[in-house]
Amino acid sequence: MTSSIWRYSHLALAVSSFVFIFLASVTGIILSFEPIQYTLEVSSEARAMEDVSLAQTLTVLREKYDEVLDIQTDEHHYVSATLLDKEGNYGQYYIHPKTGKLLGEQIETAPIYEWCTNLHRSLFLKSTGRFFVGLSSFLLLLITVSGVILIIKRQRGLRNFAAKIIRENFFQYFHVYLGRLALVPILIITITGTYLSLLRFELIPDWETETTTPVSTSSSEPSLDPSEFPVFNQLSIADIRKVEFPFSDDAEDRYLIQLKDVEISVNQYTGVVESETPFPFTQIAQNLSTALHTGQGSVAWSIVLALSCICITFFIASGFIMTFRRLKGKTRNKFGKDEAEIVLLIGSESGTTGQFAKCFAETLMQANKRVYIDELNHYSSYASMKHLVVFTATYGTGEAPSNARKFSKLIASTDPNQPFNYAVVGFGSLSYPNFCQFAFEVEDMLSALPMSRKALDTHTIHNKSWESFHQWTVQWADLFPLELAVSQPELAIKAKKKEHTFHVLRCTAIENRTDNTFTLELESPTAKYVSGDLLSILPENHTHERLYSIAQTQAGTLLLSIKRHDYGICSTYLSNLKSGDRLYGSIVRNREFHFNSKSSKTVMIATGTGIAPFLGMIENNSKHREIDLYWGGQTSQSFRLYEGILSEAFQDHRLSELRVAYSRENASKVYVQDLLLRDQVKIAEAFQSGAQFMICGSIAMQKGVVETLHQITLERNNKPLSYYQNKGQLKMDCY
Ligand SMILES: Cc1cc2nc3c(=O)[nH]c(=O)nc-3n(C[C@H](O)[C@H](O)[C@H](O)COP(=O)(O)O)c2cc1C
Repeated sequence: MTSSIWRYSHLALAVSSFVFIFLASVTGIILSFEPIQYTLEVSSEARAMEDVSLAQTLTVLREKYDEVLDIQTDEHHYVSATLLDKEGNYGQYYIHPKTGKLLGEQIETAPIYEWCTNLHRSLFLKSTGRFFVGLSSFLLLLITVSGVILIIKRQRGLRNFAAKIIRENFFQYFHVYLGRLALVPILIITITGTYLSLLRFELIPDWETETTTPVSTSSSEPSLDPSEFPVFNQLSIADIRKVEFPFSDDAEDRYLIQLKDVEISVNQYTGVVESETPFPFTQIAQNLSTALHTGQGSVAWSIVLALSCICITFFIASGFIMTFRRLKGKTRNKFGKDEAEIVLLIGSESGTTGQFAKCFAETLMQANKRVYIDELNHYSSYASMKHLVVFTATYGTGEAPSNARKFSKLIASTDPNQPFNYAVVGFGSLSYPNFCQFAFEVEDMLSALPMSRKALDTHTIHNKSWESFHQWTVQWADLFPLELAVSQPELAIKAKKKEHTFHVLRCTAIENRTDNTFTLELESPTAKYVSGDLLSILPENHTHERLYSIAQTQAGTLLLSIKRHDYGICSTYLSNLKSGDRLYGSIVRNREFHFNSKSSKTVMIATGTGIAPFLGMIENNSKHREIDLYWGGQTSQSFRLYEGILSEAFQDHRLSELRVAYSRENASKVYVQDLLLRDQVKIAEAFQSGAQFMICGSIAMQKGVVETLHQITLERNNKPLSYYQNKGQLKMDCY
């Protein structure tokens, strides 16, 4: 079955029961404090002790008090007794099981817990409410099961169930992360809740149990003192639930003792066990279910239950936010499919691609273009189409998202009846082995059509980068030419980050005219960062941020390596900074691209300014882990910018190997891929020994490097590159 069927089931179950589940979770959080509060209020001296026998407790109580009616060990393991003291006071008191000392009166349940219990069990609607609560418990069980299947699919198999989750966005990440963490407690809560409801409605048959009667007489001879009864000496006070004392002196009246799973009656004179009645299975299961469902008797379990209920409320909220985002990507069309000149088709699983496409469509409509927007699964013929743009995400192992699965069949069976230009924009993540694979497949399918003409190369977007999308819109609009000011979709507007002031320490002059690259060293008293994080800068009067990869130097300063683009507003501004100037920016955490200092070997691959984070990682390699750096630039002059830092690191053994490729130095071009191929034996061994590989630079370089690495691992280690990427050995930050 496909993921989407499971997703729809997961959603449909949640929609049908979320009100009840929400109420049950909130009251569950409150109720889980009851056992904790109880434990705090009752004297710890009343706790049932394993090493105190029933005979001991019984003896002290009989000595101290006039009359004892019963002894109980409650579900929280506290001992109490109903008794009449020498002053004539009668009541149920907590007692010290060894000394018989009175430790206070029985505690009444606080009204808030009673109120919550009623709401939790029956919504104050008696049997009808109980039915809905029971049903919701069962539905939550089904939601949990469908959720587990979705996690397995997302993690690409059961084997990877516990593997690291790739962080797409906050709600998705924590929905999966907490789902996995709280899975067992939630399964227990739902199974026990469902079972208790079934019992309540007598839908579970009772197994009759037989009473065994080893001694059938009710003799009073030979008479023993209760403290000498073998059974009372064998039983610990912690084993018993309740002891009812004989009602009268008649030998027919016995001690009735309830243990966890059996009730026994004991002759009050001889101490002989006269009958044993095991509790029915349903009763034992009920007791266990109640303890597990309510946390009675265990503060630790009560805390787990409270946290699980908090997780359930988070799942409800995050689930709805994700669904809302998915639906938000849908757009109403002003023109019919055969009237539109520009057709935009979307392949999206969780809706973000749709939102980018929707913003693009709206901008085109404002520019009076006849636009039609739809899902790839609805691909058909479009009578007036001149331009087709496909925006698609990739899922699973390089597969189509759910609303694009039918596209390959539809395109094979639909003949476009006029020539058209096409462009494909792939949305994906470099954290997955098959980066934007489906977008490339769509491009192949479109290029095979007789009347199609490629307008632009397939453009790939890592991690929903607005910056990258914006670049593509400019390129595409230039084809007309059109002035398009596409507004940023809400989801691409990141939560406002804390802005810091940076002081410019040094800005190198651009020496190499072809490269136009310089370094900028900054210092901030407030910003916290590590190499691999990003510095976000919002140029004045501009709405979209520019991101630069950070190197944290040994001195703790922030070093950037920047290429100045001819018409680049931000890069030109940065290149003109002088020491002493101020700059404002914020830090974007990039956890997926931090250096793992536990890894004994790291292979770093970069071209151009992509070297920046590696400069910091190498400088801070104080544990002298083995680091091999492969760097590609245009000429040896390009390398000069980094030479000082790297040769120092080499001498200090912070850098083990440095391999440089120049693409414009000699007649024959050399790229980093060529160096990797040349060192393929070492590279294959490094993968095999668990080394981490880090790639930083342009998407074009990343594509070439990944292909080469894949070729090496396949030929030398008989494993695809994805095998190592799934093991977390490959980290990429490319743009
Ligand atoms: C379970 C899962 C699997 C994914 N697999 C891939 C993949 O194989 N290749 C890729 O480039 N991106 C992959 N991605 C990333 C998505 O394609 C990317 O986040 C995209 O922006 C999501 O767009 P959407 O919200 O429109 O579905 C995957 C994401 C998830 C959650």
